[in-house]
Order: sequence, then C-alpha cells, then structure tokens
Amino acid sequence: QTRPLQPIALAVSLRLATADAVAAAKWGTPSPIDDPAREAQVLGAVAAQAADEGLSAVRVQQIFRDQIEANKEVQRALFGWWSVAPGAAPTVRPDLTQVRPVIDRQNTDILLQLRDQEAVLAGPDCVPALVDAAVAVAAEQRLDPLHQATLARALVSICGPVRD
Ligand SMILES: O=C(O)C(=O)C[C@]1(C(=O)O)C=C[C@@H](O)C=C1
Repeated sequence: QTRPLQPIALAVSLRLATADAVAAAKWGTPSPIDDPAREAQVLGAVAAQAADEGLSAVRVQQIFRDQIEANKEVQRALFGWWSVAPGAAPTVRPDLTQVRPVIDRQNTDILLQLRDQEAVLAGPDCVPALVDAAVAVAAEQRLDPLHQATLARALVSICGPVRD
C-alpha cells in the first residue's frame, strides 16, 4: 500500500467527525462538553483492549487522550460558533447514547490500526508518512479548516513505538 497510515488517519478523522453530533446532542442541554466519567470509561476500555493486543497501555491512553482533546476542541468551536450565530445552531438533537457506540467502534478501529501498523509507527519515516496520510484524508473527506486543524491535534502522539 502506498500510504500505510491512511487507514489510521481515516479512523482518527471518523472519530473526530462524531464531535459534530456530540456537540449537537449537548447544545441547549445541561450536559457539559467535558464528561470526566465518560472519558475514564473510554480510557479504561482502550487500556483493556491494548492489553489484549499486547500494546503499551500508557502509549495507547496518551493517543486516546489526544482523541478526546481534539473532540472537545471541535465541540467548543461549534458551541462558540452557534452562540454567536444562533441561525447556524442545530435544530435536531441527536441522542448521545446513540453517538457513543459509534465512538466506541472508532476506538477499536484506531487501536487495531495501531497494532497493524506498529512497524511503520516505530520507524524513522513515520512523521512524513503520517502527514502525507492526513493530507490525503483531509482531501478525501473534504475536511473544513476546523476539522483539519483538530485532525492534526488528534494525530500528535501517533508516531513512536506502541509496544513496551
Ligand atoms: O461522549 C462524550 O460526551 C464526548 O463528548 C466525547 C468524548 C470523547 O472524545 O470520547 C469527549 C469529551 C468528553 O469529556 C467525553 C468523551
């Protein structure tokens, strides 16, 4: 494959795309963007999956902290936009309990890509390969500037060994 890191960049981008639905689910409700209990659940689940796959729980949790941070950056940006431009705010409210299983599936996809691309991630050409993959995904998914910038945020810790 010409771009071995494109599947992981895509999985990260698809996880990030859920932030729009999460923000719409929370907008106009008392549910805060930050949900520490859910974050702990996500980080616990990925640490368990990392152990099953023989991956470093510390590395995997860092990578997923980045996913969560990037997700919150999208949510905060959208909240800011909707508060100054109420006409742009969502008119239908997705059910958060239906969005979270999608996030869980993307988490698994990301984790399995980390496992499958272990050699590339640990190799000397990871950063240029990751940038190349991210640019390709941004074009293919037609990401807007907010989602391009936050995709970069979500990818910061991906390169490096994922096994102890
Ligand atoms: O599930 C949510 O409520 C989200 O906002 C998504 C998410 C995540 O990226 O997994 C991000 C922020 C919250 O603190 C918890 C989890």
